[in-house]
Amino acid sequence: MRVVTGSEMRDLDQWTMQDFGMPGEMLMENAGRAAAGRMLTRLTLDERVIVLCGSGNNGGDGFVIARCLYEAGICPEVWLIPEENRLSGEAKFHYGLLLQCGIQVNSVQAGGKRCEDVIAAADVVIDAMLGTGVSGELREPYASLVAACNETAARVEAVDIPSGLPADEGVMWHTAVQADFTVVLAAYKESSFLPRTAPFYGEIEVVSIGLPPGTYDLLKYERRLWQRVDVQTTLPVRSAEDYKSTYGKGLIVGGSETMPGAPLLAGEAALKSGTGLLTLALPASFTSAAASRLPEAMLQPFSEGVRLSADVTKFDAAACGPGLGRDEAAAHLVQHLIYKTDGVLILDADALHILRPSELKSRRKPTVLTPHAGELAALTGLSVEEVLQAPFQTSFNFATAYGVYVVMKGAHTITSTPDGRQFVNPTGNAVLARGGTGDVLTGMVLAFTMSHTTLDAAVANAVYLHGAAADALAVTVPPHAVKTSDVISALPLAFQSVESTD
Ligand SMILES: NC(=O)C1=CN([C@@H]2O[C@H](COP(=O)(O)OP(=O)(O)OC[C@H]3O[C@@H](n4cnc5c(N)ncnc54)[C@H](OP(=O)(O)O)[C@@H]3O)[C@@H](O)[C@H]2O)[C@@H](O)CC1
Ligand SMILES: [K+]
Repeated sequence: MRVVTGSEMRDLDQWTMQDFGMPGEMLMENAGRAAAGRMLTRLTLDERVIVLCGSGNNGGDGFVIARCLYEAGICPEVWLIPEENRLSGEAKFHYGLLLQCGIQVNSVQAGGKRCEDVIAAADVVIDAMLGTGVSGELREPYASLVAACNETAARVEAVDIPSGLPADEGVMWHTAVQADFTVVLAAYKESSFLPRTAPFYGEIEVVSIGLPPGTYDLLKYERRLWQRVDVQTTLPVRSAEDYKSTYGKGLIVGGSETMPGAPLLAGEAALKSGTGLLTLALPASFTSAAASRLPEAMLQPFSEGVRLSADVTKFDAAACGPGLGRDEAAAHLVQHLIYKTDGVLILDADALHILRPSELKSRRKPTVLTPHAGELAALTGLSVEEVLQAPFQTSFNFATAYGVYVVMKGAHTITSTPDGRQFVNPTGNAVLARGGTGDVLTGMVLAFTMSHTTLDAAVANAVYLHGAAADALAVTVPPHAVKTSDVISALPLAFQSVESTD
């Protein structure tokens, strides 16, 4: 399932109409009919339904929806917000069809009965006021109608985007309809996944509007949701013929006086995600504790001043950062790994604060960075607010400029590849908002980079299953009664959740 910007969606619609030859009226019929189909699954014949239609194509979808509901035996009250003469193109065409069905259309501009009062008394409000074409602060009467939608007790169902919300990240906006459901047309919009805008969508349902096969290939960059089916088709199957070295030799470097547990969490997660041979490099004072907690791992104590005595070229993949600290010795260690490791290098936590981004360009083997918004802000020199305003663009820019994978952790983690593709993760919940869960992810990424055929799948699957473990936990335990190592314990459930056939 794709994630697009407003202008990419307009391009897709244009190609479909101009190059493929599908008339715009047909595309709008497809869109409105598909949306109505979803809405009808929730509607009952006795509900009072109001459809609010704006001047653009989102309003045009509203006319189609009203006609489809009428066809299904529901008589909605339709309200046109602009003057009738403002309608044009496909929207005007479908307005005409609606009138021909004998459905009366009320006018907000005409005065008399107030649309706000009807919204207040409705059971269901269908919001087809504004879609991807919105720009700037809402003008009247839209602003008042949006406020009325947010005050009514009715179920609010938005078409494509809750009115007032931009499709794209990084756009200033002021107010929007708070929907209970949004039927998104064809593809997710970026704002479906941003922390501030996503809640306005309510529950999202994406419907197909009949774009021809291959249309999305015309877009310059691939940005999409990484779904269960993607995990199912790329997760390696273990065979009885495998050896302990089949899944690679991994190294985790981390730990300091104040954070001894972080590399252990990463190590345990790596082992529980299939790593056959794991070495932990950590402060000498923790080795006996590590040996009793993780007897499966080999241990490499740091020598004086956090020096790594292991030959790092022997490892297929290395992860560095959990609990490492940010002193000069730690910075040298990160630098050493950047220049000397001969396999995939995963940099997390403290390593992200002390690395010099320019050095990443010297890497000949892949590098994976797993920052949260604060760490990406530190890497890019932006503020945390700026990163959260535009996580797609910020992580894309960093990944492509430095030729690395960037896993920007958040409610919807975004994985960006060095060549500019982006995968949005659908799993995970509040369970993951606690210390140490990032270390768990680092261990999983390490394990998966050694077992998967492609690095794209390795990274995206690690993110997906990390979230799926939290989702499995949340089914049985309240989020506040969980500790991070429970997420590791739930990994078998996460694997099972993608292996089952239902
Ligand atoms: N063929 C296609 O492309 C298909 C598109 N589809 C659908 O079309 C939607 C995009 O349609 P769109 O581009 O017409 O934009 P849309 O959001 O309906 O209206 C824009 C109008 O709103 C107004 N307006 C803007 N800002 C405002 C503000 N701040 N405050 C107040 N008013 C404001 C302004 O009107 P004006 O004031 O100039 O009269 C502007 O012209 C998309 O989301 C999907 O639902 C599907 O049917 C599939 C086929
Ligand atoms: K809308």
